[in-house]
Parts: sequence; C-alpha cells; structure tokens
Amino acid sequence: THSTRPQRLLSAVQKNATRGDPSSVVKAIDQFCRQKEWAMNVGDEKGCILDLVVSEVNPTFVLELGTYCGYSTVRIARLLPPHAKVITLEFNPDFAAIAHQVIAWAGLEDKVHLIVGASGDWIPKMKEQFGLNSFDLVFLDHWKDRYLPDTKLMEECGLLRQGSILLADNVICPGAPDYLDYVRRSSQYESQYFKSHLEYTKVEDGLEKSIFLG
Ligand SMILES: Nc1ncnc2c1ncn2[C@@H]1O[C@H](/C=C/CNC(=O)c2cc([N+](=O)[O-])cc(O)c2O)[C@@H](O)[C@H]1O
Ligand SMILES: [Mg+2]
Repeated sequence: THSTRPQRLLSAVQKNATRGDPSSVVKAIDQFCRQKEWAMNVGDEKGCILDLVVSEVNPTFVLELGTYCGYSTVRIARLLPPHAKVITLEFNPDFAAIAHQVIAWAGLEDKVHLIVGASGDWIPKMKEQFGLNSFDLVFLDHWKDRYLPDTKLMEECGLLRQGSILLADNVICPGAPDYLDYVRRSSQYESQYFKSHLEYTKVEDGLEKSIFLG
C-alpha cells in the first residue's frame, strides 16, 4: 500500500522531532520539504514573518483557514500566551487526521481547536460554537479563490473588530488577485505587503497583512 505525502511528512516528524517540542516539529517538516518532498507549508522564510506578526499581535483568538498538515498551526500556537487559542479549519479529513497528529506531537493540543469542515459552513457558527466576539488574527492559507468570499463572510458575521489582523499567504504565488485588490482598495483595511519567496524555492511570493479599521 502506498503512503501519501502528508503521511510521509508525519512519519518524518515522528522520526526526527522531539515530542512536546514545537520548534523541533517545525524544523523536521522544513527539513523534510527541503530534502525529500516539497509540500505547501508556509515554510521557514515566510514562517519568520508569520512569527513576527503573531508576536506583535499577541492574539487571544486566532482563526486559521486551511490547516493542511498543521505546520503553520504549530508555528502560531507555539507563540501564544496561556489560554489563547487557534481555531483551524480543514475540510479534507485525511489532511485533518495528519494535522491532528502533528499538533499532538508538538504537545499543542490545549491551544488548538482543529475543526474538520468547510470555512463557508463554519465561519457563521464561530460565535455560538466558541463563545467569542471576534478574532484578533486570521491566517488565510486555504484555496486562494476562497480568500475574498471568506473575508466578506467574516465581516458579515461580525468576526472582525477594529484592529483585527488578516494575514494572507501566497498573494503572489499561486496568487489571490481579487482578495489583494479588495484589501488594498477598501477604506476598511490598511494593507501591507511582506515580500518573500514561495516556500522552499526562489520564486517570489509574499504575505499581505491587512488591519481591519472597522
Ligand atoms: N474552504 C475551505 N475550508 C476548509 N479547508 C479548506 C478550504 N479550502 C481548502 N481547504 C484546505 O486548505 C488546504 C488548501 C490549501 C491551498 N494552498 C495552495 O494551493 C498553495 C499552493 C502553493 N503552490 O502551489 O505553490 C503554495 C502554497 O503555500 C499554498 O498554500 C488543503 O488542506 C485544503 O483541504
Ligand atoms: Mg500557502
């Protein structure tokens, strides 16, 4: 029977990372993706920008759209203060199962709510499900054509407050042109582009940080 790439990524974590040590999990995945098989994690270069934004925002509630194997979930959760939470949405059950085990290996289960479901279905249920008013930080890294509709949905559901930060991966490669246009033109956002490279390559990519002005 053939394993999948996410399964091989998880095996690399279990082989090379120390249980309960999030940074060793991050390092093991980056090593696997550089030396063995490319995978669509935000990666180490853009990951440092993500770390900077998380540390600056010091969020209580984070929403991540698109868990995949949980690499950025671990990067975010490892920096959170006690009682802070990352709620991460993943609609592919096979990817969610891998992510669950990666997050567990890092020892970050207490800081992460992994939901197996689609953003379009779950964003409207966030307030009632988690008793929260708004998200301090949203990390968008799911299908690129969902960035804009889900951002509008979060606005409509009142999940963004004055000062909420949206951080979007891949705004250049693969690209999210309609989203980029929206946050850069809208008077409701103050947007900033962080130039970087597509994970594990020399291709240009970057993160767009947008502050919701309310
Ligand atoms: N509406 C939704 N609700 C919940 N989960 C959802 C969802 N839409 C997609 N997902 C999940 O989010 C991940 C998709 C990521 C797309 N990234 C990408 O396509 C991507 C591609 C490249 N690349 O091609 O170089 C580089 C990158 O960094 C990338 O993030 C997958 O795990 C998928 O199952
Ligand atoms: Mg990405």
